[in-house]
Amino acid sequence: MSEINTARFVNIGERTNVTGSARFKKLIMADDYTAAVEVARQQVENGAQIIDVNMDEGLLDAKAAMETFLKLIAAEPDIARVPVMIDSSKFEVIEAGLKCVSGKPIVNSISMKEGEAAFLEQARLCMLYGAAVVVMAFDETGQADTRERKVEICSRAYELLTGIGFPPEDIIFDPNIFAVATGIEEHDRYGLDFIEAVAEIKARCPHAKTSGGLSNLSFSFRGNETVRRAMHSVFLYHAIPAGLDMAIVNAGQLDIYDDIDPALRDACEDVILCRRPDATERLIELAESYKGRDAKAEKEAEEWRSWPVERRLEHGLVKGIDAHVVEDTEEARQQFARPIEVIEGPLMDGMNVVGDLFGSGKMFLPQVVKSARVMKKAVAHLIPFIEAEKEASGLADQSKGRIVMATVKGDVHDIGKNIVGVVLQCNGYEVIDLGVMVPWQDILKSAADNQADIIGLSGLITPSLDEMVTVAEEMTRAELSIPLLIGGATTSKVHTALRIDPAYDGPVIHVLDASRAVGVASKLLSDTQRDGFVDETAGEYAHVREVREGKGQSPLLTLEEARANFYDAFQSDKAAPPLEPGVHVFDDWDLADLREYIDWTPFFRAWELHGNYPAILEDSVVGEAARNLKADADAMVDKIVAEKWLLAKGVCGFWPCARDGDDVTIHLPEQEEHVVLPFLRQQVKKSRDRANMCLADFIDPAGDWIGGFAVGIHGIESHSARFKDDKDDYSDILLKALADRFAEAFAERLHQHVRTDLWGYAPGEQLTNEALIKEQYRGIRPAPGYPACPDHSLKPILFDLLDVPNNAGLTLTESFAMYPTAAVSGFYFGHPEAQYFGVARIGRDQLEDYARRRGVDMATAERWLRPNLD
Ligand SMILES: C[S@@+](CC[C@H](N)C(=O)[O-])C[C@H]1O[C@@H](n2cnc3c(N)ncnc32)[C@H](O)[C@@H]1O
Repeated sequence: MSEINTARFVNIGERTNVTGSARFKKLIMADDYTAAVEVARQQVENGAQIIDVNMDEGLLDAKAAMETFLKLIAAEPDIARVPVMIDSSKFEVIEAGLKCVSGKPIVNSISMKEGEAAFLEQARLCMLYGAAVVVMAFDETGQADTRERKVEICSRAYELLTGIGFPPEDIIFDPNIFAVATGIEEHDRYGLDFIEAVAEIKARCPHAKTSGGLSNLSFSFRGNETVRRAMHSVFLYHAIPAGLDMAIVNAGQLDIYDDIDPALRDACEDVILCRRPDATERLIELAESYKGRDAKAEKEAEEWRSWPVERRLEHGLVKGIDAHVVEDTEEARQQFARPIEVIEGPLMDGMNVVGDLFGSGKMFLPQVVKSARVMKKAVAHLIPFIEAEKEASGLADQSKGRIVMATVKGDVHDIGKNIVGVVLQCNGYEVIDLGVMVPWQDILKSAADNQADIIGLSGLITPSLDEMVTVAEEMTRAELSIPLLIGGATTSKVHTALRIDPAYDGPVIHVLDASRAVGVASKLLSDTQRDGFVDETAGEYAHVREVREGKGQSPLLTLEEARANFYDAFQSDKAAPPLEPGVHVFDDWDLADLREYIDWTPFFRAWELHGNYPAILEDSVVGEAARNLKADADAMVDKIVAEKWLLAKGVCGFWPCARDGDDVTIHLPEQEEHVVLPFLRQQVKKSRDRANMCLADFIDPAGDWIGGFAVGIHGIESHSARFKDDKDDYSDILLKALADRFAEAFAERLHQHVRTDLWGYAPGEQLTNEALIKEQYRGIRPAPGYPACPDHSLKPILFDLLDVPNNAGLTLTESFAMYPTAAVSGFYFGHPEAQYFGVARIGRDQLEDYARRRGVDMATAERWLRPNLD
């Protein structure tokens, strides 16, 4: 969006709503909750910051469906990281939903439709659950359609709610977005009335928020996506500055305001702002010419090389072009009195433009990282001149603050941390990156030695969460008070609030992604904003803890009851014994073959570009950034393959086994001893006839087969060092992200080879890469540390069975992270009914049983299973 800061605007995903999505409705009606959960996941992946869940369908037991679905998504960490909006017109459904949500719930909606008493009763109940509420502008006489009615109803509701102590910041008003350009004159002011009402409601009701369902607006133009997108974007362009905080939208369905064809933009503006009586007719007429047309992209001319040097530097920075940066920097140096002035002047100006564009959602991470590369090269060129002037200290003084960052002990993942580091650097912070597997002692020492202003911790695997608590405790013991930032895939606001924040006396802030890092750092280091921000965050975390404490968790069965409700797989269907049992080693799998199996969607996600591949390339907002990134990736993959930068080594094996309770017992032909794979069982009470699953259920007690695999990508180090030497973080991060892609592609390719040849239970399988990515094959390959087998400590057993260190060159850290980092391992189950699920919360009885089965003390078992105990 142009010129407005959309950074605080929240988009609410709309696809998990049976009234709005035919597909979701079909899945829920068919009881296909696995696929329905995927819809939620996709929304979050596509950038939804809240998901709206609605089960209001006449033929459905909405209450049961709501409960089932919410519990399932609560067990999926990548979905549960965003709040849920429980959407129903029946309050009993909302109440049932409130009991199942783990984070802060949002109720959608309550209103004064049935009068004040009923309204307040519902509000009190929401308050009890710590829920925020959407209040519809609806009273005893009906829905508000004019500005006056919207304002009047919302103001009255505000008075009533605050009168009973409802926190005003938890009130979200929805003053009704109605369809415009319908041809009915009374509808002409609907858009403008909404926008004006929002501004007035915000002025009259301090701290309250506003929201709306956007898709209604363009209802008259169903089937004409270009016009609908333009209308939505234009509407938000005016409504956000008026005070609209959030909207239920399809985030992929928005255009950048500046990029909309001006004629169409004006026509939409005429309609939405009700600027002329014939606005509707004109838009309808113009709309005809957009039917079936795509948004076009235009190329920039190379004429910029003739611009003055300051503008050239800025252009190079903003566009991330490093080809001319050294010559331009040198030219600028000769023009300025002192080399430092080039940094303080044109280079910082250029980076400020980059920062502004990123902050307002017009630029995306890959572009920012490329800009940072240009900046680093320019600075590197100037440093010798600055040092010659003995002004090196002058440069350090430029920093806005010093941040020590590290991936914690036991963890080796660093793509996210590196991206955050680059973004902070290019916004003027000095980053001291201690790398991966850093013990707390080193982190504290570096913070002290460097007088750091902030410490930032990163981690990807669940054991790192405990390690972060340790760092926090040690910071308290060392009597530090500087802020502690927490980030990385498995971290969450809830975990930070419940476990890390209480362990440290100074401020602790969970940073959701790299795009938030600069905002957080700048507030923490600002004299005027720091205290307010720290108090606000501490209050939020205290609230999360209170809600957690006050809320009954979903009931658990005893382990015995759960076992009695096991998944009874039809064992006659089990896979035949493998054609080639035993262990198979692959020393050097062809990279050209693997590239065909790459799943690109997670690659874009690593760069915080949300959307599915290949559609993301055509996305109106991130499409250009995605296309450029993909072109860079393809060029690097070409080199990786042609020049053999990487080595793909893997191993797999199949062993006879049997289910024994929740264990799978492997019989190694050449050994007396059995190897036991201990699995965990779901204990959360299930609705209807659903089983309490355990991976062992897919194995026949009377005798069966199980497999395992580990694959890894070797050889990035020398290239990574080369990029680092060249101040090229962009290529370094690109290479690491591609190595991860090759590892996943190898896992996919090997699994296919297993199904069709080595185990051979699906010899005729013919699937496209898209179908493979959607896992439309028989059998599964659950990975230790993932929801069906969440205990990472199964990896040493798997690694022994396959002799992974010798056969695939992978090792494990003390937290069971695999090294090299680009690696995947897991088990193979061949049963046609085998499926993924989440173990979720388990009871003390299973913990004790598991400790006994593993032969470890309770403290160790607790440490391993911590994420499933809270
Ligand atoms: C993380 S994705 C990786 C594949 C994806 N196409 C890619 O390239 O990144 C899917 C894999 O995660 C693992 N996985 C997903 N859900 C799981 C669950 N509930 N339990 C165990 N493993 C799971 C399986 O190994 C599965 O093949």
